[in-house]
Amino acid sequence: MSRAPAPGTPEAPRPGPGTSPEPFGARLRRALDTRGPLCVGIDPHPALLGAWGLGDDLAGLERFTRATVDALADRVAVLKPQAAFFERFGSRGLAVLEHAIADARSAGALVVTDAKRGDIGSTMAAYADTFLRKGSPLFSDAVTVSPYLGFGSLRPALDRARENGCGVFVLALTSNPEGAEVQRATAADGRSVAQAVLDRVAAENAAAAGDTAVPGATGATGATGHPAGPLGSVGAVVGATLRETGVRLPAGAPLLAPGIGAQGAAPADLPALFGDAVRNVVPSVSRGVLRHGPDPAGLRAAAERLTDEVRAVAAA
Ligand SMILES: O=C(O)c1cc(=O)[nH]c(=O)n1[C@@H]1O[C@H](COP(=O)(O)O)[C@@H](O)[C@H]1O
Repeated sequence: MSRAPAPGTPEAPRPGPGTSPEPFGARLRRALDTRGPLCVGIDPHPALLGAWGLGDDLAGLERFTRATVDALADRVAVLKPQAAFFERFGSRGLAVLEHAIADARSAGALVVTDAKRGDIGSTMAAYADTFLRKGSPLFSDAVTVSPYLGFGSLRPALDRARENGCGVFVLALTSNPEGAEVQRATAADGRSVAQAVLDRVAAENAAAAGDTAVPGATGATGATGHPAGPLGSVGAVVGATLRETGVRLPAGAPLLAPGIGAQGAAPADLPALFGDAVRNVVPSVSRGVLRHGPDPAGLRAAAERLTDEVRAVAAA
């Protein structure tokens, strides 16, 4: 089911032989600018399959995923398939995920595979190979990773991503209430654990930029209406459900913000939570869009409505 890039696709300049691939952060900024600031999660929950009139089986998974990709991949900036819902069906579920990633990418969406992987470094290298190695069946534009085995254990994924023009979204402050007991804990140096993670994210982007300045440090000027600045390729996950971040956000890092819709957050919450960094936020919604299916027009209208809402609040 692979297709030619659709009109309006944020085309990347093709790297010539011997040149580095365009970094994920640059590709993400272009996608957000051209398609609008929204990530739609592909989460084929059993309840959603039922609501769509599909069985909680491989055929249902396949039809749900194909319909979502067909409806949205030529228009939303980012699609984020949640790996667990595919893994439930074993190897055949993974094959559905493989096709979804390839089809969504060829229709011009950036794909962040939500795998939340994290392990000792040597195993992390295998995860990096799975999601961030060109030619791998699950090759994605970016992947979500967990730093809670130590940020340094993510090194193979960070290096592989940089080498291939991919991104990594590191869990920092998750949208679920249980996250606080770990993420708000105080590290040995007095910072919160989440702050320590966010500072490492900033350092990664600064190192990739080749100097000590953080990319986009002066760019995210939501309050004054100037264009948003460049984005780094190492992002952080900061839940949109939080009342306040209570941290220094890494300037110029993309901030994946799940929790819009079913978890209770709304686009209107974003400016207060993120301040000027709102221009670097990639708000993410899964059930809040998917519940409008299976009608493709319903899915598109829901995504468009949310995109417009985010644009409006980010420009205010
Ligand atoms: O990394 C994520 O995407 C993620 C991080 C987080 O802090 N909270 C969170 O909900 N997510 C994911 O985002 C999606 C949220 O789905 P909805 O609540 O249906 O919009 C799920 O796939 C979650 O696994």
